[in-house]
Amino acid sequence: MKPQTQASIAEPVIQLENIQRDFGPVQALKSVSFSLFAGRALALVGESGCGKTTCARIIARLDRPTGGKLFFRGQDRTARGSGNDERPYRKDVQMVFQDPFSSLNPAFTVNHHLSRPLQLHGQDKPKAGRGEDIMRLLESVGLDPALTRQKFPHELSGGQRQRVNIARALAVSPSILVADEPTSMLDVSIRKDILELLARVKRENDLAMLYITHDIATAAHVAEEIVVMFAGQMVEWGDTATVLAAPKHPYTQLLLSAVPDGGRRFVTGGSARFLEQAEKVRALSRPISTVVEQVGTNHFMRALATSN
Ligand SMILES: Nc1ncnc2c1ncn2[C@@H]1O[C@H](COP(=O)(O)OP(=O)(O)OP(=O)(O)O)[C@@H](O)[C@H]1O
Repeated sequence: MKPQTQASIAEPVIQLENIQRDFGPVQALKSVSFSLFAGRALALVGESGCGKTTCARIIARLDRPTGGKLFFRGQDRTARGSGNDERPYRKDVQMVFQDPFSSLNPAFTVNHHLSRPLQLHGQDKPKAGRGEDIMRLLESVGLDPALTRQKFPHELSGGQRQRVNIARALAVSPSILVADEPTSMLDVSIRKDILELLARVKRENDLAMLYITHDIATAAHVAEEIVVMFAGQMVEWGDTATVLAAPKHPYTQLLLSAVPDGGRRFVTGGSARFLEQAEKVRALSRPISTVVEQVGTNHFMRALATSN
């Protein structure tokens, strides 16, 4: 089996090796292996309950795997370390969540939300210096500092709030950004802007990014690589453009078939025929095969159990 998603000479920032996570009888993750590289994003795609958030929580060390290994810059970080060990890691991995409303404290201004992480992670400067950092952060996420800085979350739109969340994540100069469904609660009209912003901050800050989504059509906007998950296992992965142009696994084909064409590409749809087809594909995909087929230069799929 070839577990890596990318044949690269660069050292991964994060490497997951055969990660398993059981919650009692529920196998949330079954032998998940992929790497995140500086300046690149990997999209983790799949329907609700396939294990995307569990992966994110393991990478952020909010949860620990029941099997497999997690490496950070080549060091085995599977076991929990002491508080002192954990603090730099926590700074290095920042998260942007789905809900831009609940992620910000309604009682505090944008300025407060950005000055706190600068202070807590030891990057605080004399007050004037911190102010400059806040202005620079706001500009870097496309917000006008003069108009935004003293505002409270309720005075901002959903998109502006998500921009503040991204600025807050960047405030501590992380090396890894995990964006968990960052646009799913936003108006369709601004989703693309936020995805383009994520792609830009990834490039400008050389971030290793994990982009989690149930909407496969959005992967190409942010991520060079894609992993399609089904029921806790990777079913197809590789170069995003290649996988989206020529999906091999029936489950990936199903996800793509649910994406309407043309200008509505950010909406997934469903019909009775689609749901019937979906059930067939799910039944076909469910048995776990350990056989991985290489179907292109950087394109892999898990064999269907029937073809073992
Ligand atoms: N703390 C927990 N206790 C028990 N089961 C859990 C727990 N966390 C996750 N699970 C189960 O693990 C599986 C994967 O959940 P996970 O949240 O990772 O999926 P997901 O793909 O992120 O879904 P969603 O898009 O709905 O968040 C699900 O079956 C879920 O019910």
